[in-house]
Amino acid sequence: MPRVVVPATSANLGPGFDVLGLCFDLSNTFTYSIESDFQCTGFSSEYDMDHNLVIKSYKTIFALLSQDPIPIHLHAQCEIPISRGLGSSSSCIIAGCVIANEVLNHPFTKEEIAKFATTIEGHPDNVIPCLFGGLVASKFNDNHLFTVSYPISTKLHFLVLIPDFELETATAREILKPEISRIDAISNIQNTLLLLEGLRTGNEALIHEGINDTIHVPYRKTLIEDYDILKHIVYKHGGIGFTISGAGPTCLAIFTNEIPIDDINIELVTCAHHWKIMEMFINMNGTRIEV
Ligand SMILES: Nc1ncnc2c1ncn2[C@@H]1O[C@H](COP(=O)(O)OP(=O)(O)OP(=O)(O)O)[C@@H](O)[C@H]1O
Ligand SMILES: N[C@@H](CCO)C(=O)O
Repeated sequence: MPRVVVPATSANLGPGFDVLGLCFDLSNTFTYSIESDFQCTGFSSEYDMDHNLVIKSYKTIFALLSQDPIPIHLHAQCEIPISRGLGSSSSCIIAGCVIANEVLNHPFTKEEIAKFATTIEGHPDNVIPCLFGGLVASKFNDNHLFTVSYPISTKLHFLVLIPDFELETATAREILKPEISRIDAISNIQNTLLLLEGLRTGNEALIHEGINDTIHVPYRKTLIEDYDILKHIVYKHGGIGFTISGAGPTCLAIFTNEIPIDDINIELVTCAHHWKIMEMFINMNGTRIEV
């Protein structure tokens, strides 16, 4: 049966709020077949047919063509934790759009799919690296999508720290201030440029300074009780950068040395929540279609 393999992503990378995103080698796999009715399996019960983001996105593509959706049986095998800041919603949106395009025999280009997915998600920073892979900056304005891929030094290692609680992106956006000061805007522009050069070269000082954000992390960290202690543990064990992954609550850490997973794990017992840590490898290819 045909399937799409849709990767996890970490958005923002600190200062690149709603702009930067990085694609990881952890995926949801959606198998589908054309049938006479719609059926979903492999999803938890709360995401039944009426509340399923893959099916909703699938139907959106048909609606764009003013066509009735062709029923499919959809089966999910999910590795991406839900509402944790690793792009689970984007993986569903991309899956629905890509499967619809396959079933319809490719009426849309990949770039058009990227635009539709961005419209459904509301911002491009997860869906674009999810579709194309790698480290990407993107802007969607007036139906124009601009994407720039950036290189990443092979010296770098990425660690995600995933807690035992969820945080919906909508909630994590509600607490942000509607306006930002000039000084914070300047700081984020500076840091984004430093960070991208640091990620390209593996320069530790540039990453350490450049990953700092002033427009979302200071507010969102109040929703992540262990944020400061996790940051302390990561830096104590050689981390060169630490921030929230996406809207959180997962945190992202960057290392230039091999990640001392066991040493970090031992220290995590001091946290209020249970944290699972995983080294993540960069996925440069994005979403894969296997027909
Ligand atoms: N495996 C899944 N099965 C069904 N629905 C899912 C699945 N993964 C994500 N979703 C949908 O996406 C929503 C979670 O999206 P949300 O934006 O809160 O988190 P996220 O995408 O994981 O985080 P972030 O955007 O910060 O990376 C769920 O409420 C559900 O609607
Ligand atoms: N840029 C988004 C990513 C999560 O969807 C945010 O931080 O809210």
